[in-house]
Amino acid sequence: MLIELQKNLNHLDFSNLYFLHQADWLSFLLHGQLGISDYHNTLKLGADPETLCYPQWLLEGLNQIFADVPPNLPKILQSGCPIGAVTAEIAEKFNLSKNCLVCAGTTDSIAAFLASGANQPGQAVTSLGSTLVLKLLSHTRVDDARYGIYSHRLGNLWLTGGASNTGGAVLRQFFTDEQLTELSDRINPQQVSPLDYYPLITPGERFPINDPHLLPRLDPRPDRPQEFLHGLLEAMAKIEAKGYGLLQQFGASSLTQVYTAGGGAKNPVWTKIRQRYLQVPVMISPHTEAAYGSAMLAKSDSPNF
Ligand SMILES: Nc1ncnc2c1ncn2[C@@H]1O[C@H](COP(=O)(O)OP(=O)(O)O)[C@@H](O)[C@H]1O
Ligand SMILES: O=C(CO)[C@H](O)[C@H](O)COP(=O)(O)O
Repeated sequence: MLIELQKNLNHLDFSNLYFLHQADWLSFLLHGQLGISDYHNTLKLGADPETLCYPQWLLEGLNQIFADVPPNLPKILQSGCPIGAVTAEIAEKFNLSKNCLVCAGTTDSIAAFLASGANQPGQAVTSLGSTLVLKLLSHTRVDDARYGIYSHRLGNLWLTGGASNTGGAVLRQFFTDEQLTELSDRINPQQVSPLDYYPLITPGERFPINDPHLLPRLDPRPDRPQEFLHGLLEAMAKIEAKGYGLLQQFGASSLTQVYTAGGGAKNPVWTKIRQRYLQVPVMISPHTEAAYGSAMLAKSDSPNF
């Protein structure tokens, strides 16, 4: 991304500019201070969540790419940490108290984790939205790029996990939400589907297989749509179970319970299929809106773990 920026906008004076995540920009519009981020958004920029610094290899690489005048990287705060009050303009526009504090943010799937109320190592949240994101709270940090496994810091604990390209977006390619509900009711979740799919929209997977060329596997397609859907739901359940299996194999705390957030959470048949593979209680999250988790984070100042 930074290399593309340099190639396409090389007439700019980058030393006056900040590289920001979308959330950092939106937050800036509220509090008016440029160049502030959090340890969740900056993880994939290469930041170290333990030292809250950018690694030397990244800084040196940027100096090389930008001929010693790279854009400024945002300051890294602990998620939930207060940044400052909203600007007078924002307070007036949205009828907010002028003391309303803006806090450092997080990512959507971590917000979904926090919304569930899970706070014990071993508890997990699967976000079944357009993609499939796993978050397992753990005493230990786990990182393994071979499988697309990484860990976000959460207070004194770690949120281990990964994000697969499979998920609801594949289902939406074939079915409307109404069809998903209606056809799911015709599936026996205790019966194993004989179909061996790997549901993707386009080639490429991140986790639990890290292979940018992995091909979708969606054949053979049975005549009866409920059998096709059964194969898709079961394949995604296997991908989820493989993901949690790998996290534990590489040292994450043992899985005890899985909450589900996102559009797929409302499918009880899928929940039963997933439970068959996961072998731990699987239930809908008490709050499936990620925004609820962001609000909890801001209310508590920092993750209480
Ligand atoms: N009954 C259902 N069973 C399984 N998946 C569903 C069902 N209803 C909606 N979905 C899926 O949920 C996804 C939307 O969930 P959402 O959490 O809004 O996604 P996003 O990641 O885009 O925010 C869609 O891709 C859709 O296929
Ligand atoms: O699939 C996604 C976006 O396409 C996920 O939301 C994302 O990869 C998960 O990221 P994070 O662990 O940083 O919350």
